[in-house]
Amino acid sequence: AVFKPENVEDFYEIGEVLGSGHFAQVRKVHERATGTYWAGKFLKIRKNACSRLGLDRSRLEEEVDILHAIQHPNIVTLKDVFESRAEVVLVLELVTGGELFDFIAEKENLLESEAIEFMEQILKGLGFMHSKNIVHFDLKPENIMLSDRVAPHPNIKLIDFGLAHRFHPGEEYRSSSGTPQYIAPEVITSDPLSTAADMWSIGVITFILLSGLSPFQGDTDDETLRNIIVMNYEFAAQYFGMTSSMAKDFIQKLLVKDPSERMTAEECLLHPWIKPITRTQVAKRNRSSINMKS
Ligand SMILES: Cc1ccnnc1
Repeated sequence: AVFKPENVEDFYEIGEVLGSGHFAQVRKVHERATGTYWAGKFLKIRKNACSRLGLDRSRLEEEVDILHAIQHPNIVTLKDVFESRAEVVLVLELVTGGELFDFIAEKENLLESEAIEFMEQILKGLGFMHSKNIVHFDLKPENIMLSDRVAPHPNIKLIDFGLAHRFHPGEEYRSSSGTPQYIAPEVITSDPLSTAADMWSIGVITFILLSGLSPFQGDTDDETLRNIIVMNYEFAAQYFGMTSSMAKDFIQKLLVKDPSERMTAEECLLHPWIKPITRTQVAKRNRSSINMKS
């Protein structure tokens, strides 16, 4: 394939570990020619098809093709790909603000205004991906990063397209991978998948942003999967008592069993919880609330 055969170290100085997963380790890398910092994702690839160690090469080619196809302010950009012996290195945009997962963990949960700001950016990135028939299939707070965690309005970047898939018209695609807490019912029942599977995950992520709770999580993965299939979740009063009805409506229109009934990313951006209301509407709403008080 068209990965660069040169040695990545001829072009980048390898730095500290930023994160590591099953077959990948992400390290900060320093571009020698420009002094710019990037994130190097070092992936072990399989020597041969039947080996269990490392990633399947064709999956990796799909991840690279997908990343090349989606350049968007809310999606991590891919700069370079190197290949040596049994290792492929993706040189990615460096995102230093950490995972949304840790940001929520520290804050317990977010104000609705903060959650809306994050969700709007996530939906813009997702809407762009979906418009190109690309589905992420592993959306979760760990795969949503902040550009700068201390900025008042941090930028969101979607990362890790290792499970992503580009749909070709009329194609049926089934997959059983993903993270139990976030996967849609149709993934569990092995029904044909679509961009709607990502929208279910958005419903779960929104629920977590606003409450700190994971709606379907059980004591075991099996219990979690059972909860998803039977739609066993609730807006417990002690966590959602102060949450707006618009926010709950937003979640309820995503945690819908029938994928075709779920809101799309575009519809989410028009939902009243997300869509910014005009100044005159704010004034009108304030006037009416003042009248109610007086
Ligand atoms: C972990 C990570 C991934 C991509 N870019 N920056 C950091």
